[in-house]
Amino acid sequence: MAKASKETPMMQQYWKYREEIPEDALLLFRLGDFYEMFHADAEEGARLLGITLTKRSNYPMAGIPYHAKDNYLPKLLAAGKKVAIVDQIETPQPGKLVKRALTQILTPGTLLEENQLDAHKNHYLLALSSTKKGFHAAWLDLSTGDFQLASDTDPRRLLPIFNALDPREIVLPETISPGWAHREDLRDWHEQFDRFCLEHPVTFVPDFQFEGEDGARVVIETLGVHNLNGFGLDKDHPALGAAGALITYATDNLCAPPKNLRRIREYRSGGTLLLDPATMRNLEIFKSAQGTRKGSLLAALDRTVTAAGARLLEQWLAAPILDLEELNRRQLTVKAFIESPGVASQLQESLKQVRDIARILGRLQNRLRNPRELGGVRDTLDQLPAIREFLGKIDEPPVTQLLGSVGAFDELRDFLSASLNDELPGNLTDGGIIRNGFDAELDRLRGLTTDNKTWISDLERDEQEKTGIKNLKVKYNGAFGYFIEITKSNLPNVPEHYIRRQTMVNAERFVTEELRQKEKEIVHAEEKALAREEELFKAVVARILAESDALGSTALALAEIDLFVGWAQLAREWDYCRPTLDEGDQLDIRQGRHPVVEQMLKADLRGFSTTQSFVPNDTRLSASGEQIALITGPNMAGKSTYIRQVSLIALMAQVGCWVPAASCQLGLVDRIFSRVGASDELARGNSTFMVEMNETANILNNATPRSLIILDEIGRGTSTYDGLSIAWSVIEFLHGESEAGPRTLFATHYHEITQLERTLPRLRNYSVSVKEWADEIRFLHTVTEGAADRSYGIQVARLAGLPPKVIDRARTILNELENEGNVLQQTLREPNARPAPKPKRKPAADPVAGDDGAGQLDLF
Ligand SMILES: Nc1ncnc2c1ncn2[C@@H]1O[C@H](COP(=O)(O)OP(=O)(O)OP(=O)(O)O)[C@@H](O)[C@H]1O
Repeated sequence: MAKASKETPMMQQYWKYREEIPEDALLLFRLGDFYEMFHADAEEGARLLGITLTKRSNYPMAGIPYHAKDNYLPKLLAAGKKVAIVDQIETPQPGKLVKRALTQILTPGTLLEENQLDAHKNHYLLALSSTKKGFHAAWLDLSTGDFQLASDTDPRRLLPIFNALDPREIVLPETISPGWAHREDLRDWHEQFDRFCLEHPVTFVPDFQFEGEDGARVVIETLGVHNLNGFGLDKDHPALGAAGALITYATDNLCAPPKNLRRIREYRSGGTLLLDPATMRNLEIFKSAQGTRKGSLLAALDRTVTAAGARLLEQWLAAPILDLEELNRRQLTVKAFIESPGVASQLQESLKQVRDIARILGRLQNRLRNPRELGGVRDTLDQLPAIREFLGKIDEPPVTQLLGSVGAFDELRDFLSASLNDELPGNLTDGGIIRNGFDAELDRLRGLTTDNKTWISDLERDEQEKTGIKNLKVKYNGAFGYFIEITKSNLPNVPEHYIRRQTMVNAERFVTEELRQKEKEIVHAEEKALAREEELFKAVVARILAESDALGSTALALAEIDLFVGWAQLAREWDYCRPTLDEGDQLDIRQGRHPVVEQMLKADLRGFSTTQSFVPNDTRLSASGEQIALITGPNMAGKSTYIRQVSLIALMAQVGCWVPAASCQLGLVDRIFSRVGASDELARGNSTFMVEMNETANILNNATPRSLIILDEIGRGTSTYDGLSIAWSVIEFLHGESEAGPRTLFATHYHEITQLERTLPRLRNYSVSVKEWADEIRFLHTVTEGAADRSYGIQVARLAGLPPKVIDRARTILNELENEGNVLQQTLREPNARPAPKPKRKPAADPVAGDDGAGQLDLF
């Protein structure tokens, strides 16, 4: 940005700040009642906000009224801009340059104000670095103070958690040059990591900010501790550099160190059920395939009534666990609330009145002080006696434990009720925060103001009597203060000591010495009252912050109660069961249902767009027994729904939720892998088949005997024989030669593969039934043992509305192909057979859909 040759002192001040802040941030510079932008910032800001671009001494300028800042800022932030705010920090005086200071730089990951945050979502800032030792990360939600770090020699184990965190901003060192960059086995990972960075705002900071030793020091200082042992961390933990970089970045942007960080936790990938990004998308955990919350697992499981409860659900779904004790605690708490529905609904009613304490504390600690937030704390504390009483009615250990975490705060509650007014202003300077009767000095100052105001209204009556002017009025306006207004016709009766101030069309305005004096007293008393109120406000804030740790744990306990009560409600409403979890290798689900499809079907039933409710199905798998379930069946039968339902049930079980089934026994799963559909990948420049193979490679390379794999129509993206051969060998590989392998559900239209049951002892065939009569089919959605014999592709194509001519012709071709016999089938009947070489003429099972039959579903 070019500076004008001769700058005014104010503009010199402006340039000082402009040079200080990052180049990619817009600078909003407070000038009287406006925040102004100058030069290139003005041009860009005016364009983004749709406001007028003006000129000042020949350079561009654009401004927004200071009180409307909250309306404009979200637009700039939504456009991906960082915004630096320079405020006036003293009352302006004529002829003197007002003092200003940089008060905050708003970046996507460091926002705190309520209107800048999504109440139901976590708001993480993530820092990453790498060394020869591996990959190191730290993440922080400044709004709640949640602070974690992680380090792993294998970066593949960390990427799933980064994806699940869905950070608002990533901080990277300027030179990110991992020693392992050349490793061929991490090629996939690099691609995924690049994509992850492309999808999130990234800020680069100097490398030295990631220095490990400095990092440890900064973290220790910020947390206000002597060392990190209390958090189970060594001072040379390799991720402390990233943690320090995060704090430095947050400090630079908040223009003060973050004050709400109390602890740091280590995230260990070994304790978490890992979901790779593809699986997270495929299973529609946080978003449906359409990109909406509706239709996702998150939406189906969310019965929370508080924002903190909703955020906790998101956190838990992002990191399902392997800790049986903790899972048991969660399940038993849900059980206790299921068994006491009356108490659960009373609790829910109270929770509806609870405010977002974690975020309120975050703002108060970081100097953002809105009087209404104190009311939020008070209203929450008001609910605690009832909440504690309700919890006390359930005599179950996990609920008693939760009760122990919900503080009583009797003193603080009484203090807030006594000190705060019922209705609170949004601004400190508006006054009216502290209740009358709380502070004698404030009452005295307020009394002065009121007495003086009464004096003024008495004055009107007295002056009317003295002067004999009946319509004499004492009025007030912002420009002149108090004055006496006399209409033109009464001017001859104006006493001599009246001092003329202003002439109007029909009246004149006067003051008197006495009135001036009173006005001064009023203004003075008001100012003093405000100052006193500010002092008291600070004391109230300090009183709240003195209990911030206990308030924080109470807030967390309330979020858990909200989540558990919601899950209990869900389980009762949809008849979920408590899964039995152990360290074994089984998965045994009776009458399992798909949690999302089941709810959707019910909603449709109410709207009469379908006549069918969800058909439950059993699943039995074990790593060392029935390891692979091969599912065949007609198009539209419900294969995809079935295999997804199994993985969703496993996932739900490992966040501690009850599951949609009559019974469920699950040996803990370390990773869920899925390979289904790939339409969203096309826009990213990869072919459908390439993506399919990438994802399959990832599964085969990383699955362990404790993993759960669902594979849907592997091989469908290429020609029949190539696809069939790949599907065939993938199954053989997953089965392997050893005693056990990952529990796998494999849905396919390649009926030839069902022959593998003869050669692979741990493979079972299943099919999804249909009823067929007079060339019509009805989908039963029931999974039964045994292979299906055909795909009914042509019937489904007819249902989809393909012209009768095409259907008839397809049927003829199919008959011809079937009569010709199938060389391949013959080959496969031989034990240990492999797919035959590609015949000259290609027999397609479902000619209507082209090679693979699966294309038919796309017609719907
Ligand atoms: N158990 C069930 N109960 C009721 N409806 C179901 C059930 N399973 C699936 N459906 C419904 O049937 C439709 C097809 O299901 P799905 O996509 O799982 O079939 P598919 O066998 O995978 O089909 P294709 O082979 O053509 O891909 C879906 O609209 C789903 O709502």
